[in-house]
Amino acid sequence: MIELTDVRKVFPARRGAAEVTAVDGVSLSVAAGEFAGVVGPSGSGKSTLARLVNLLERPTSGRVVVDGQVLTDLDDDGVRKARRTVGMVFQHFNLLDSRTAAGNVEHPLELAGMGRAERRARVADLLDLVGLADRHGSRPGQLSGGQKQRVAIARALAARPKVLLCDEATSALDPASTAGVLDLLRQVRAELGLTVLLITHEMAVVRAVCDSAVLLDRGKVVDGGPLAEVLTRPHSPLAAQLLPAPAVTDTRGDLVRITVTESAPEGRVLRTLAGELGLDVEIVGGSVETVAGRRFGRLLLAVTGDDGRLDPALQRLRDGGSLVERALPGDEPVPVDLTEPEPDPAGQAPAFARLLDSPDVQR
Ligand SMILES: Nc1ncnc2c1ncn2[C@@H]1O[C@H](COP(=O)(O)OP(=O)(O)OP(=O)(O)O)[C@@H](O)[C@H]1O
Repeated sequence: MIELTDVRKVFPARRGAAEVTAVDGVSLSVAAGEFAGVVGPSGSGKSTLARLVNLLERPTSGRVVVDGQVLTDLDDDGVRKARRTVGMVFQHFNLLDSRTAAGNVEHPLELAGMGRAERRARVADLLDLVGLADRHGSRPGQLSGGQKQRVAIARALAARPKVLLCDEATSALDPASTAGVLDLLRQVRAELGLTVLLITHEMAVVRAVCDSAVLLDRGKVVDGGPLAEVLTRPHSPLAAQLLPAPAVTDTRGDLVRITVTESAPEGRVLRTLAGELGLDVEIVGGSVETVAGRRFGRLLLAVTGDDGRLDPALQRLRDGGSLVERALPGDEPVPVDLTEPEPDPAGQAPAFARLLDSPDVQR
């Protein structure tokens, strides 16, 4: 559904600032119906990448295909029409304060020239879909953050897009509203068969809803793939973000790092090492999380009493499908800081402020 091939975006030098390569040769493929995450530290190019998907930014080079249409081959008018395939949801909702919830959802339908009766029926359906049928007459100022984001999602769905781009859609919300909005995104994905590209700095969000993710660093994809695959990939920087491995601070015995999955649970690993082989096993650290609806964990074990049995035992576990490695200090990627920078003095996150600058978003 979304195919980026070797996409680059270079912002030219401006007002004494040097040229910036915001996106540097990104290739990315998101299948129809997939929920894909884009994560990376501040300034790594996430928002620019989102804007390249619907050509709010034209790439300096490379190809962007959405729903079979080569957007990079279209002229501006063609891009404007094709953009209806892609709905967008922002961190700060971007609602018109002067309009009611219904008026905000109706706005893109008015711009598209839809007749009044049809518009009203569509707005009612959309507000019902996002659980706000009873708030159609409320203005944004009378709604909670979570409700505002629901209105923004209804508005993004108005033109029946096939792709939904969510740029930090839950970053301004409290945990309960975040959970509600994520449930809604899951629901609309299932009901409408949408493809969702979700830009976020919150790994909990990726764990909760994404099927796959990419990790960006300085404009390049440094890791990515289906989450289940990423988590069982040795020394994966993205896995380190999703489920940080316990740090090796203990030098007792032989240290072993295991990745626990539903098909290779920790009970079986511990039974093999301790029960069947009689090794002395201690859990030094670890965590278990639900990722993409499945249970994954990373444990660090200290094994003592090895008299040549450990390596064959580890091999046996590997043969059984477990990711098992001997652990050494500093041999795992350290999670990078993904937290957002403080809002600028105007009270808006920098990426959003730039999005608001765009005449396409204003319309
Ligand atoms: N319109 C622009 N003109 C010049 N430079 C830009 C523009 N938009 C983005 N950049 C630069 O491109 C780089 C990537 O920015 P981008 O906003 O895409 O990163 P990000 O990962 O979304 O960051 P954040 O998480 O802080 O929002 C940054 O160095 C940024 O300053």
